Amino acid sequence: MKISDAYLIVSSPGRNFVTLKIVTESGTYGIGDATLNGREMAVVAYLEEHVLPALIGRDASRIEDIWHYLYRGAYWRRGPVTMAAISAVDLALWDIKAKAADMPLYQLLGGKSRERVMTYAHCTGRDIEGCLDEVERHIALGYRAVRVQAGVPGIPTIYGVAKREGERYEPADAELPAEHVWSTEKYLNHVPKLFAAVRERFGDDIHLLHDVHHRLTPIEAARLGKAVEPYHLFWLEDCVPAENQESFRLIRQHTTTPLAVGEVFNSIHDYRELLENQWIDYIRTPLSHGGGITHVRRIADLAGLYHVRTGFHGPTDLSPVCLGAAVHFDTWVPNFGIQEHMPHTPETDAVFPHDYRFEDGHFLVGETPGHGVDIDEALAKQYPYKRASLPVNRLEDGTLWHW
Ligand SMILES: O=C(O)C(=O)C[C@H](O)[C@H](O)CO
Ligand SMILES: [Mg+2]
Repeated sequence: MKISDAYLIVSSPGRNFVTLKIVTESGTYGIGDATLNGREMAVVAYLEEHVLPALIGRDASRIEDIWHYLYRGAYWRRGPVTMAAISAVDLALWDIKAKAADMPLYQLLGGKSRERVMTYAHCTGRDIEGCLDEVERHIALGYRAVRVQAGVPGIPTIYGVAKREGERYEPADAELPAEHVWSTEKYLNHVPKLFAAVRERFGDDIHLLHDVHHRLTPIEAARLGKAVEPYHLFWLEDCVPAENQESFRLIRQHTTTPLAVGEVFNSIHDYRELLENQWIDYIRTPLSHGGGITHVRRIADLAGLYHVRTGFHGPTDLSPVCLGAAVHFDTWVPNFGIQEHMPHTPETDAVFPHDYRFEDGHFLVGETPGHGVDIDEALAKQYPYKRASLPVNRLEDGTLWHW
């Protein structure tokens, strides 16, 4: 199973994706997702210059050894670019191993722990009424869990809300970073009203989630967690920037609202204090940023010791390759919680043929050997890369804030 070729396909079918293809001498190939939103070409350079040439001739079946070769061997450990590159290689190698074994990936991991994978949808509105309409629409589509985000009076743009009603929300929406404005006080006063309105209209059965996108200080996050306790959220996500894991001690001391974190984490070390101290409830790191299956399953195992469950990041900026592999992982992992689902555009879905299915608010895993996602290279070529950037965020006085 020697690796004979490894190359990248960079394309933009609705948004940018970086896809790795690793080919073996027998012709069996594997696909990995190397997309890092807004920093795509940094991962391309890392892989093309430093990683792919060193893979040629290696035994594709030695996934563990190749992982450590790329992690320890690089000397410069961790970080989103390095780990996105390692993740892409790892996902492609697991795809090859499962194809060689003639098994869907979930079988190779240990088989099914569940029949289907609960997902949550994004419901956003320019105001509370608009958001409630979106919740109604998604419940009708079968979702049992929804993430609710609404515009805040007095703040011109807000995280997670589409520019126009009914449009998809896309974070990397300009060639260079757009400037957003933020007011913590206006936000904190508004969010409990949103949740009160959702519970009032839809009752207690639907799971509600909310993403703070790192904008609060620990004591502000504690205030928000307490304020929304009557509406029993499934989780409050990324309530503070998490470089300082100790921040979560303070939040936890004040609220019983469950806490999710980790979509920007890329290593088990980012989680150690959070897990050992039982300060969080869900881990969010996707397979394509956390070192692939080889490393993320170690994080999930550590989390399991502390009753912490998975809730993988699943926005449109992770390609169907990452989502497809995630559906296998979610089907297997014992401590599964939920899977984020932002549907890809029809153009994206056409470039990445896949066998996972969405039905009644859940993903169903496919039986194709491997992770079940391929890439149509000829079609991908029709969508050239376009530079796109995530926005920046400033307080009303102009101070640069967390985005
Ligand atoms: O889906 C989420 O929870 C996000 O926070 C989406 C992120 O803003 C997005 O993936 C950034 O690239
Ligand atoms: Mg998020």
